[in-house]
Amino acid sequence: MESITPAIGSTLFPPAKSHDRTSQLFGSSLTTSRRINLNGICRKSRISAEQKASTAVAIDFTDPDWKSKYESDFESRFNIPHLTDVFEDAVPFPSTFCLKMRTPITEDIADGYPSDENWHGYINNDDRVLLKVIRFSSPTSAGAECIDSDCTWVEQWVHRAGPRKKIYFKPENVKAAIVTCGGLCPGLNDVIRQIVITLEIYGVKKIVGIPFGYRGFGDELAEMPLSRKVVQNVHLSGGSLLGVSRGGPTISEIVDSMQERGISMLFVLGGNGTHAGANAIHTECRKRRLKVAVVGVPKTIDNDILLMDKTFGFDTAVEEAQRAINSAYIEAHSAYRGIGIVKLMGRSSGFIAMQASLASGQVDICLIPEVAFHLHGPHGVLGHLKYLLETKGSAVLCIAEGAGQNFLEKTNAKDASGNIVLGDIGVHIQQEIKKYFKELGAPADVKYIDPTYMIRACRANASDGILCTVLGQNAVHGAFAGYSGITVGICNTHYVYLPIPEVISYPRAVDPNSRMWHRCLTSTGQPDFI
Ligand SMILES: Nc1ncnc2c1ncn2[C@@H]1O[C@H](COP(=O)(O)OP(=O)(O)O)[C@@H](O)[C@H]1O
Ligand SMILES: O=P(O)(O)OC[C@H]1O[C@](O)(COP(=O)(O)O)[C@@H](O)[C@@H]1O
Ligand SMILES: [Mg+2]
Repeated sequence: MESITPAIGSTLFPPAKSHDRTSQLFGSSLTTSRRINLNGICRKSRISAEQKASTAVAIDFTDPDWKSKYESDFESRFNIPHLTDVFEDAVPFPSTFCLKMRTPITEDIADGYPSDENWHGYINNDDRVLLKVIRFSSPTSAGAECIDSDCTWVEQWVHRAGPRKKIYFKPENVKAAIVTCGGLCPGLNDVIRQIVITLEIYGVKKIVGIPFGYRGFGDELAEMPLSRKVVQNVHLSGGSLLGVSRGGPTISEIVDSMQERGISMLFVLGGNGTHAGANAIHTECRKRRLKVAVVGVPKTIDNDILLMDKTFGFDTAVEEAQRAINSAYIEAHSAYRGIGIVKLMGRSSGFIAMQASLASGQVDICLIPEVAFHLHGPHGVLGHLKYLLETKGSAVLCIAEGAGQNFLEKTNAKDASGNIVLGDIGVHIQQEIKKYFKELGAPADVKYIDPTYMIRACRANASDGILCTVLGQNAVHGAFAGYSGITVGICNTHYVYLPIPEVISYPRAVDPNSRMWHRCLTSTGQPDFI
């Protein structure tokens, strides 16, 4: 079995990934994912060699200053781009978002905006949030994220989100646009609503929605005028008021269209792909010296964005998923030798399947893309199902859509955004289970539930509603503060701004050595299927 041993005195440190334990060469998770790959039955490792190589820089641990160098390198990596990087003499002025005075400003604002000097409810630009709060004593501690072999405590700070005292855009000159891209996710309407409401409180009058994702720029579809009145009740239903899509025009065409439309703030709601696009739009705007703020709000039901406690819509998805699991359980439990199967979304990350299995307490087998498994053989899933039917009388299996892709024929088909189109593992596993028991000559009543699109179309639950509210507001505060090429998130329960490249360098995945995955295994009671 291959092991990964860093050279004595130095190791590779990938700047864009040091925050995730998969990237650390100390600790066991990378070894585990490598081991899984070597067995040839895992679809992909959580961090590819190319990804590591492209960003890796050496840390010389014999250098007594390595820790302070690491910390200052981290500070510069997490620096958030600002308009003054390009427009050096841009002059800020007092914010129109007054935390104390709630009355809209109607008088002439030429002499400055009202502000209360005695009460500072604003966020200082130098405020920081500590990204990592656990001090691991050993690289073998569960979930350890160690930089050196001694697990030295190294501070990693990121920028605090929220309204600033000084802003860089005159609200009366702003034209703000909102676009929602990729697949649906509960909470999109909540975020749209908060962005509009907050923009209006700053004093922005021109707010539009771009229809159907980035495509709306290319096809020159009519903008949708937005106001508090328009968005007042949109959060009461799922989906996106603006529509979503995959694929679309080139970055250059998008920025051409933004110029034609006179857009000075762009709020982009989407996942990894959308954020890659948002960052490219930001870069292109800078190249053209456009005074534009591009701010992302991470949207992914799969919860696969790095660094964040969670992304909006995920809690709702888990809640809905456990309803499907409960139905599968009731079906299975009420049948003679019943087996219930539930397939949940999760292209490359099994967070929904893991959390829904944990939440329901009714799952016997949870299968996710990050953990390899055999179907057949002495340690296979099918043998365990047989054991469950013999001992419990019924069984429930929950599988993430990206799991077990190695069992399916590859088509190499891609969607309009370039995402690989996955085979249907739910249907496959259902057929394999039926075949297995038929060949055994033992009865099994198999029921398969695929609730994926039902889950995605739900409206946000209360906790997601709050998350969307804060993220939407912070996106607007970030844009007015002059930041661009950033995204908003929640880290250790605090709200932060992050540079886009740091959160999309690869999809976040369930760590098979994490406490949470072990808790899931404890709860299901499933063995290793290897
Ligand atoms: N690397 C990229 N650069 C620029 N745009 C991208 C990139 N990847 C995807 N996009 C665009 O972002 C949008 C959403 O991407 P997609 O992968 O479908 O969803 P998500 O943002 O949820 O990951 C699509 O319009 C797609 O064309
Ligand atoms: O049918 P669609 O629109 O391609 O969506 C399916 C995909 O949506 C997701 O739930 C989320 O994907 P995005 O984050 O790219 O929107 C994936 O897990 C799943 O593969
Ligand atoms: Mg994507």
